[in-house]
Amino acid sequence: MADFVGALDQGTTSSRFMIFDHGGNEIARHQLEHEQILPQAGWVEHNPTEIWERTRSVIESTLNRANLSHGDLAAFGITNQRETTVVWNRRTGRPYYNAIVWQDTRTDRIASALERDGRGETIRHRAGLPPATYFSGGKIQWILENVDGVREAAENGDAVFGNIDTWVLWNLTGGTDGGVHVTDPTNASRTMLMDLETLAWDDQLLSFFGIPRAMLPEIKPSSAPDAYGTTRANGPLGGEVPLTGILGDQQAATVGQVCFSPGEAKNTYGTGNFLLLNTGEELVRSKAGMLTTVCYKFGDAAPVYALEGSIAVTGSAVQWLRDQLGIISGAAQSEALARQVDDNGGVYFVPAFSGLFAPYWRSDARGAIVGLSRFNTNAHLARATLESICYQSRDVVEAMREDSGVSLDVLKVDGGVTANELCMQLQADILGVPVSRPVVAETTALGAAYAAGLAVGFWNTTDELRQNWNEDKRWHPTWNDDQRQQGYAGWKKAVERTYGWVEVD
Ligand SMILES: Nc1ncnc2c1ncn2[C@@H]1O[C@H](COP(=O)(O)OP(=O)(O)O)[C@@H](O)[C@H]1O
Ligand SMILES: O=P(O)(O)OC[C@H](O)CO
Repeated sequence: MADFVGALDQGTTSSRFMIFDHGGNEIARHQLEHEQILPQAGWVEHNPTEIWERTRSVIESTLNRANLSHGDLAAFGITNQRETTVVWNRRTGRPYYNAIVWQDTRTDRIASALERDGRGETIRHRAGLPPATYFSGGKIQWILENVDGVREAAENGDAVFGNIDTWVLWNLTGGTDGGVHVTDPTNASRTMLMDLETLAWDDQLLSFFGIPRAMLPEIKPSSAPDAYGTTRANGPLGGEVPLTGILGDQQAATVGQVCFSPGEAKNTYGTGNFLLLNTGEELVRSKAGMLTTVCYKFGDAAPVYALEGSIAVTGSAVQWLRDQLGIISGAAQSEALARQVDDNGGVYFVPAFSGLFAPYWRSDARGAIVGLSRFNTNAHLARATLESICYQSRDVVEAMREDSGVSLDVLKVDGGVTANELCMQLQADILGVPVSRPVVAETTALGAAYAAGLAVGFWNTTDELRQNWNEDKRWHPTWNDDQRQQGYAGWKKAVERTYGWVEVD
C-alpha cells in the first residue's frame, strides 16, 4: 500500500490540500484564498469555477512540493465548507449562478415563512435544524425562483445541486465526462432536506422548498471503499486515486480530534465557530438552540450523531477589524493590540453580521458595539472582539449542557484563531474550564484523511487513530467566579440589544 493519504479542505476563505503519513503527521500542504463576493448587504457568494481552479492548483503544487505523485496516495478525502450551494448544468459543467455561501442572509423571508405556517416544526423534527438562512434548502429555492431557466432544467435533470463536496468531487471524477454526483450524510444533514433517521432525501421536506428530486446527489457513507469513484488521469493528480472519504468540515474536525465516544466534544475557531458533541447512535433533539446533525457514517456501521453549536462570526470579526476598520494589519496583530489593556473597559461587541446563529437563531439581529465611553480605544475593541469569540462559545457550551447533561472537563480546540494565545486564555477564563490545543492543529484535513484512510485499510480502527492525538498546549482558568459571572451578565445584556434590528417578515 502507498505510504500517504491526501485530503482536500475546501473552506470558506481558502482551499488547501494536505498530505499525511500513517502517524497523522503533515508531509506537505499548499493553500490558496478565493474571492469573497459581497454584491449587497447580507449577500455572500463564491465563484464555483474559481474554487475548482484553486482546488486543482493546490493539489498540483502540494504534490510537487513533496515530490510525490498520485501513486504515493493510498486514498483521497474531501472536506468542505458546509451548506454553501452550487447549481450547475451537468451537460456543460457551467454553474447557473455563483455559490450562495452559508453566511448569506438573502433567504430570510423564505426561512421566516417556513416558521409562520408551521412547517418549521416538521423541519426541526425530521432534519434536526431550525428554519434559517444558514442551510441549503432555501438557497436552492432562491436559485430556482430567481435564475432564468433553472427550474425547467432541474425538472429534466440537467440542472443539478451540490454542496462544495459534491461540486469538487464531480469535477475530480471527470465533470461532463462521467463525473460522480454524490454526497455524504454529514453534508446532506445541513440542507433541511434529509431525514436524520433514514439518511435519505425526504419528499415532504423537498416539497416545502419546491425542489425536484432529480437535482439531488446520491447519499453514500462518509467513509467507504468504492463510494465515490477515483480521480481522473487528466485531472490535477495525474492518475487514479480512490476517493473514499467525504465529511463536512466541522464533522471532519471532530474526527480529526478523535472525538469517537459519546460525550467527547471539540470547538473549531475559524471564520465562524463550531462546537460539536458526539452523542453516539442516539439522536438528541435539541431544546436549547443546538442543531442535531450527522457526525459521521463509516461504511455499514450505524450513523453517529452530534449536537452542534454553530456560530456565524468569530475569526471573521477579526478580519473585519483588519479589512473594514483597518485597526490591525493582520489577524495575529489583534492579540498585541488587545494586550495593551487589562480588560474590555466596559465594551462588548456582538458581531451579529449574519443575524445570530446558535443558540439564539435570530435572523433579525445585527451587530452592535455597546458600553462605549470616551475612555475607550481600539485596544478595548480588539479585546471585546476576542471576548465575543469566547462568550459566543460559552453560550453554546451552556446550551449543550442543557440538552445533553454533559459538562466538559476540558475543551478541545482547533482552527486558525487558536494561534491567538490571549484568546485561548480568555476562553478558559470565560468558561471556567481548561482549554486544550493538539499538536496537529489542521484537524479538519486530518479528519478527512482519516475517513478516506479507514475505508482502504490504511488505518484499521478508530483506536489506532487515537494514538496519533497529542496535546500541544493547555490553558487553565485564572478568573474568580465573580469576574466570570459579571462578565457573562454583561455579554447577555449586550446580546439582547441586537434583537429586532431588521424586519424580516
Ligand atoms: N492570531 C490570530 N488571532 C485571531 N484570529 C486569527 C488569528 N489567526 C487567524 N485568525 C482568524 O482565523 C480565521 C482563519 O482560520 P481558518 O481555520 O483557516 O478558517 P476557515 O477554515 O474558516 O477558513 C480568520 O478568520 C482569521 O481572522
Ligand atoms: O469553512 P469554515 O471552516 O469557515 O466552516 C464553515 C462551516 O462548515 C459552515 O457551516
